[in-house]
Amino acid sequence: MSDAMLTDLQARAARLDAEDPLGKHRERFTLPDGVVYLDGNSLGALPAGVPGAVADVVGRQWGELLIRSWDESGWWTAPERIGDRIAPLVGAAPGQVTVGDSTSVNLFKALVGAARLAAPGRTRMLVDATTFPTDGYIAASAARMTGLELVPVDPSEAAGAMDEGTAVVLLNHVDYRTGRLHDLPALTAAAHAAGALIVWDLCHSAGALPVGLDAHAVDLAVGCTYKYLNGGPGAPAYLYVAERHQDAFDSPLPGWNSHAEPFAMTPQYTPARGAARARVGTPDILSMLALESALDAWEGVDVEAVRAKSLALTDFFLDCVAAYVPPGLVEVVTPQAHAERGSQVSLRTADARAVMTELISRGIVGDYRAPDVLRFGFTPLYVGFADAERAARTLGHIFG
Ligand SMILES: Cc1ncc(COP(=O)(O)O)c(C=O)c1O
Ligand SMILES: Nc1c(O)cccc1C(=O)C[C@H](N)C(=O)O
Repeated sequence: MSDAMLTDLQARAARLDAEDPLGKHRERFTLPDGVVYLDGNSLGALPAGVPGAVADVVGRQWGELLIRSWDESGWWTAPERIGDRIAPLVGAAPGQVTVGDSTSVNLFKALVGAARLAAPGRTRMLVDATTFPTDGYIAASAARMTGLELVPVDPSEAAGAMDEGTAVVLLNHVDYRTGRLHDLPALTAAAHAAGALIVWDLCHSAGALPVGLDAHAVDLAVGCTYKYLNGGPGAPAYLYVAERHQDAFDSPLPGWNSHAEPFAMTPQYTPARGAARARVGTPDILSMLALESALDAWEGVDVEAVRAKSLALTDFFLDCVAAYVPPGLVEVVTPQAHAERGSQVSLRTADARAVMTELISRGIVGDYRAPDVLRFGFTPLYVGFADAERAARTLGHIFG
């Protein structure tokens, strides 16, 4: 790389950071000095208010109020209350998102629930063949339990595979390995045209780009909260059941928390109305209230602005990689087209594991996915353009 190129990219980074309306939100997070954190697509950073909020939940709510906190501290209503805070981030009106359990468990509820909502006589469940593994494993079990045939399809061929035999379709909004964004409006419309229901996994899109669940008439969706929503390790996931399906939604895990009158303790199961029907058992309050505090980082933030910065960041990172990394050493796996790009950049390279280990030792934290992909996640609330430039420059130095 020439000195002129270096100066030009660093000057561009400085200008873009100075003009960035989201730059000030980095103060809402606690990040170690000297580290460029590009792994928020796996585990989001720590929001500054979370340690104090958790200390209060443990010390006062649990330690002093004890059992009274189920009412007085709002523990009992947390799954729907926090669901309503996630709802605007995924384009859902209130009353449709329930927080709790893991993504895997919510996938199970969503897929079996969708199969039970499907029109009679339909025999197939389509699943993204390139999916993050848990979705495929859970779909296989859900299909077996509901008597459906599981059909893995590449998302690029999914629309063509949907027909009058399709009961349920499960797709990822953004591919975890490549960062490819799939066309949620078009694929949802295609599923509906075929008379099928569609379930979307939003793990890699919620908090990174607009989703529009209600606007696009999605049936069901799941997502985790420990990536772009910064809820912390093992933070509870969420399940969206569109309002029009709620009365008929028949959960395969009808625990007592989803009962219409949990404290009546009756032997007969009567499901709750609305979002609470997606609950199972006692909510994981410590994690859930850490998540609630983490969501304060979104105060006054417009997801469209997050998307604009995310695209600018990934564009700029790609420019820096092209300038700093000698030709032929990395292949860009993430699509160039904005309409097909999530909020990460994946680079294929030989010896990716060793390259990522070296990057991390130099303060650039991304991750590696087998067999040969370097992943760099761009989280616009706390990553800036100088970070992107430094990451690409360090990568260039490693390739020497
Ligand atoms: C697309 C996708 N689905 C599901 C999961 C994880 O599911 P769980 O929260 O149950 O571990 C991940 C990441 O871990 C993911 O990337
Ligand atoms: N959930 C994770 C975990 O508990 C440990 C390590 C990584 C994760 C992840 O979230 C991985 C992530 N879904 C991925 O995109 O690869």
